[in-house]
Amino acid sequence: ADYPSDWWKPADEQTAPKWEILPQSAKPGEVILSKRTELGVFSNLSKAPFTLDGISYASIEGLWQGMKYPDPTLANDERSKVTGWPNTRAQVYLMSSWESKTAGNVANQIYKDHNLKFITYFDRRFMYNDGKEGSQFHLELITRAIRAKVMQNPEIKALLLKTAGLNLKPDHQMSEDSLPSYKYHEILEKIRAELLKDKAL
Ligand SMILES: Nc1nc(O)c(N)c(N[C@@H]2O[C@H](COP(=O)(O)O)[C@@H](O)[C@H]2O)n1
Repeated sequence: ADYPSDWWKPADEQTAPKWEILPQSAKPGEVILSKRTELGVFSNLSKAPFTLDGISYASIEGLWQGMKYPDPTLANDERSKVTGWPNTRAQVYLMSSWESKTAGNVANQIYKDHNLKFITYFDRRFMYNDGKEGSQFHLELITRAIRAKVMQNPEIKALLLKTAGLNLKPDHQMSEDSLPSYKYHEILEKIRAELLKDKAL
C-alpha cells in the first residue's frame, strides 16, 4: 500500500519529551500514532467530538477523566463532599488535549488525598484499575467510546482505513502489562478490523 512518508518523518530525539515515542521508532510494518503527524488524531487526547449514550464529549480523554469528577445527577456521590475540584464533570467532558489530561492528574491527587477508589459512568460505580470486572467494564466503555469517535467523524474513519496493513503503536511509553483499556492502539486495530470486514461483505 502507498502510505504517506510523513507518518515516519524523523523528529529530533534531543528535544523530545521523555514520555514520547517518535515516528522513526516504528519497526517494519508498524506506524506510531504520533501527535506530530495526522495520526495524532487517534490519541485519546485529540479533539474529536462524539456522543455516547446521549452525552457529548470533546475527546476520549474528556470522558476518561470526567468519570473521576463528582456527578451531580447521582444521589450520595461521596466525591461531592470533597472540596478542591478545579472543574465540574460537565466541563471536563468538553476538554481535550493536555487540559483534559491535567484535569485527570488533579483528580488523581484528590483521589489519593481522600482515599477515593471508585469512578462512575451514569449509575455504574467501578474501580477501573482493579484488573477485574471494573477494568472489564472500563475496557468495554472506552472501546464503545473510541468506536463512536471513529464512526461519528468520517475523516477519522477514512484515516483509520488508510492505515490498513500496518500495526498501530502508541506514541507514549506504556508497559506491556498496562490494562487493555489503556491500549488505544489495539482498540483501534480491533475497530479497523470490524470496518474492513464490513467493507468486504
Ligand atoms: N502522553 C500521553 N499521550 C496520550 O495520547 C495519552 N493518551 C496519554 N495518557 C492517557 O492518560 C489516560 C490515563 O490516565 P490515568 O491513568 O487515569 O491517570 C489515558 O487516556 C492514557 O492513554 N499520555
